[in-house]
Amino acid sequence: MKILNADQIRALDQSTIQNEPIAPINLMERAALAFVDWFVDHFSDKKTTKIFCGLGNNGGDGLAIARLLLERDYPIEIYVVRYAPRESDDFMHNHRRLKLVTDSVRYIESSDDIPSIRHNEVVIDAILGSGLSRPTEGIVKSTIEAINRAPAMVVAVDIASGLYTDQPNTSTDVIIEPDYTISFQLPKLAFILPKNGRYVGEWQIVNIRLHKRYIDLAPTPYYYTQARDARLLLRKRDRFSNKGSFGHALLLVGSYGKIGAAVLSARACLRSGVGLLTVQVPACGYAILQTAVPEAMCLPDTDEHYLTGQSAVDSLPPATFSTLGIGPGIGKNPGTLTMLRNLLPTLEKPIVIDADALNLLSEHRDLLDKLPRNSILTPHPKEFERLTQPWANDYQKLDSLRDFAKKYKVVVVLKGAYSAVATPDGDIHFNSTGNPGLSTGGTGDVLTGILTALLAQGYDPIEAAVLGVFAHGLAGDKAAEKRGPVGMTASDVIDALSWT
Ligand SMILES: NC(=O)C1=CN([C@@H]2O[C@H](COP(=O)(O)OP(=O)(O)OC[C@H]3O[C@@H](n4cnc5c(N)ncnc54)[C@H](O)[C@@H]3O)[C@@H](O)[C@H]2O)[C@@H](O)CC1
Ligand SMILES: Nc1ncnc2c1ncn2[C@@H]1O[C@H](COP(=O)(O)OP(=O)(O)O)[C@@H](O)[C@H]1O
Ligand SMILES: [K+]
Repeated sequence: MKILNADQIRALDQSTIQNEPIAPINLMERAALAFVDWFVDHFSDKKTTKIFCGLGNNGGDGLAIARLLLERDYPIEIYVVRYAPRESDDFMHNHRRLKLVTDSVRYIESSDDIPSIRHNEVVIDAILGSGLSRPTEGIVKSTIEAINRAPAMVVAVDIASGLYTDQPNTSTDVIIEPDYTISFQLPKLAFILPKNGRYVGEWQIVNIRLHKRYIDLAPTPYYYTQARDARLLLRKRDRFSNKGSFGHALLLVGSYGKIGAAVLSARACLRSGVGLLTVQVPACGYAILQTAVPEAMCLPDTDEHYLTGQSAVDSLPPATFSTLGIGPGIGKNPGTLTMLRNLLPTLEKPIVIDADALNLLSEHRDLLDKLPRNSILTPHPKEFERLTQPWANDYQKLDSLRDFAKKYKVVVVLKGAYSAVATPDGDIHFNSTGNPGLSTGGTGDVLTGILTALLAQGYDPIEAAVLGVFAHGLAGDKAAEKRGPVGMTASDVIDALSWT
């Protein structure tokens, strides 16, 4: 699914109006109905609902929502925040329609007009939407502050008032802090960025049948991966296949005290369809790996505690393998650095690089130029910061992510909520699956195993990253269903992996 910017969303609105064709007021009615369907489902107990409307089309949505909820017998109180002398045409149209069914529209012109809001009420925020062009101030700001102070549930229409759709807010901006955001047709970039969490709450998209052809043709670097996108990437296994058909992966993983990372990545790799797996671990990990992961072959390193590449890479040249994954649990021993330094120039095919292998790259930046093209790097934000530099806000972080992927011609998976897969062409695919239960040691090692398995099977690196990150998050969601986000572990994520 595409993510479009505020200008494109406006153009999409117009394109729908012209091409469907549909009168603007009817499109607004459709949006309001879609919101009300969701609202009635979630707030069936008909608590007192205070709707705060601005004077633009977001406010127009609010007035239409108020009328539709009145028709459904909700106890509604309607407030219009009068911050400017002019209203939009569709606001006025809906204002007239609302006046036919109620005469209790109240106006907020000064702080004295702001009502008190009780804990057992619901607030609908329709003050400002995607038309936001400057920070909130005056009576808009005071109303937002009052809503944020109130103990009631808050639902934002389309986007929280005061939050920009696709550009950074400053730390002093006053923005609605909703429990829910119900947005129209497409997700907004703002919903996906960590710093905006409290200005979004739980968000959901409702379909209002905007012009499909416009969406299909609209250029954008931003995508949001959902189940149907992932399903299109998943390959079927041929009836006449054999284990040779699915590649032979090598994992270079583990060090003394971190053989668990080796086990987790190996088990995840095997659960992700690889034909054959060899795992190279320091000698101290040999018995552990052979016992914990009997399906994998094991090459013990000559070093007892760290990977040096001494036995394995010599005895089996990297070219033997379809791909390799390196990093989980390896540490930053000088011998391991030498292994990485010797290994990279010999590689021709994309590999997966994670954890301390990434930290070695940031400390020895000449190695970055030696990365095989289209390799997949999987930093969490701290690791990515070490590879680049600190960012002032989430938008700058995205620019930095895109620049890095383009410069080194690699695929970068920036991990976290809505993990971002940046491609060498400059696109960014945000992932929709996953939950805070994944914020626990070892889940990143699982991802490395998954991605290595997909590359070994011949998936294109971008597709491998998008699909692998989706499957990892989905397994996390299934593990959370079973154990709860608190109780789940990385092993539960492996057990929950499914590729159907
Ligand atoms: N684009 C779409 O697909 C659809 C949009 N609709 C609604 O229309 C909204 C966008 O409407 P508008 O473009 O009228 O914009 P808004 O309703 O967000 O804003 C109204 C006006 O307020 C002014 N304004 C901007 N920042 C301000 C600030 N900080 N303080 C005070 N005034 C400020 C602007 O001049 C703007 O025109 C969407 O968020 C959505 O709710 C729906 O009705 C139908 C479908
Ligand atoms: N709040 C969250 N929501 C969704 N996914 C998350 C969240 N927190 C962490 N994750 C996922 O969990 C994994 C954590 O990886 P990482 O930080 O490398 O952990 P480790 O190195 O301990 O294995 C990543 O895939 C990340 O996207
Ligand atoms: K709003």
